[in-house]
Amino acid sequence: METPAAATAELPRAADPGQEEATNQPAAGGLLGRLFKRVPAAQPVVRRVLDDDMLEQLEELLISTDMGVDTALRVTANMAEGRMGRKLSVGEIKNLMATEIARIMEPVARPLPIYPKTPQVVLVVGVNGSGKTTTIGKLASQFRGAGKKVVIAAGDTFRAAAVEQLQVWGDRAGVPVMTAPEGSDPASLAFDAMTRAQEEGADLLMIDTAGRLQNRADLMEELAKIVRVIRKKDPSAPHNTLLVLDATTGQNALNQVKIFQEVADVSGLVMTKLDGTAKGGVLVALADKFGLPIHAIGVGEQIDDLDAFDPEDFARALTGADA
Ligand SMILES: Nc1nc2c(ncn2[C@@H]2O[C@H](COP(=O)(O)OP(=O)(O)OP(=O)(O)O)[C@@H](O)[C@H]2O)c(=O)[nH]1
Repeated sequence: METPAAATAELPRAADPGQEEATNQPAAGGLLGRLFKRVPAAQPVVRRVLDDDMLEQLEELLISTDMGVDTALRVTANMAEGRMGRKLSVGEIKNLMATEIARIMEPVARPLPIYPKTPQVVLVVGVNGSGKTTTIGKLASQFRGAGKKVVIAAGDTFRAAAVEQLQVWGDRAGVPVMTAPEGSDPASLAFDAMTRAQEEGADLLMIDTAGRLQNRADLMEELAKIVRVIRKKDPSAPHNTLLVLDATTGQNALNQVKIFQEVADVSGLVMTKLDGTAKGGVLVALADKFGLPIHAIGVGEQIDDLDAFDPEDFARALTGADA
């Protein structure tokens, strides 16, 4: 797995070079520079004492992946537990770090739950540009591939371009997209889509929504109205409220979770654009702070670029640890 891109940042030299054992390696980058660079196999293994100075540098490295201070501290504290003063090789440090990160991620790695009740209604929320449309298309394609009958409702009726985009993705996925004229009431479209999904015996109804955060009261009212009307058809709907987040927004993703938890009953997350960012650490912070399930990760712009979230793969990719 190539995502997220390993944190390859050059870091300052260790404060006390005397701590490093004699080596004929070039000194460039200091221990932490080497920590995230591949050491050629022929070179002797370098070990360094795990001390406060090293922990501080590891914290900085984790913070540079957008993990946030609290979570970075938790990871390094767990790494240090019972190991202070030990001499560790670069490989051991990376593996240790990956293990501690995976431990935080393990409980949240859960695919979108599928319920026996159909149509299962999946409300998809998130700010504009986070990747909602793309994610709906990718999910629809996966569900269709698994033999499920899917209907999509283009609930962002405020922007004609958003509706067109969703239609393109619906075509790609081979799934019908219900639309309404620009500016019309998204709740009424959701009601019609629910009626159609029920009549046609669809397994899943995915409802796209607008992502205007500038006016939180409007957004809240709009989402609440969609929920009210679909509940007239099925009191247990929506069965999932999926928040789509863009990994490249870094720590801002934490604020988005807070805001969307206020305006909707968020049940799980999809993190997009994890390809090509070394900032995937925000996912660890999200897991640590909110504990919401991470159902899938977006790793590209193509229809197949949606992966199940694998904590160990993710942790290894983030830290550059060996498989
Ligand atoms: N590299 C990469 N790009 C992605 C991914 N997911 C979405 N994108 C891109 O991000 C951009 C925005 O995605 P959309 O799906 O249109 O986002 P949206 O949230 O529906 O945005 P609006 O239509 O503005 O509401 C597009 O250019 C997508 O191709 C991903 O996982 N990786």
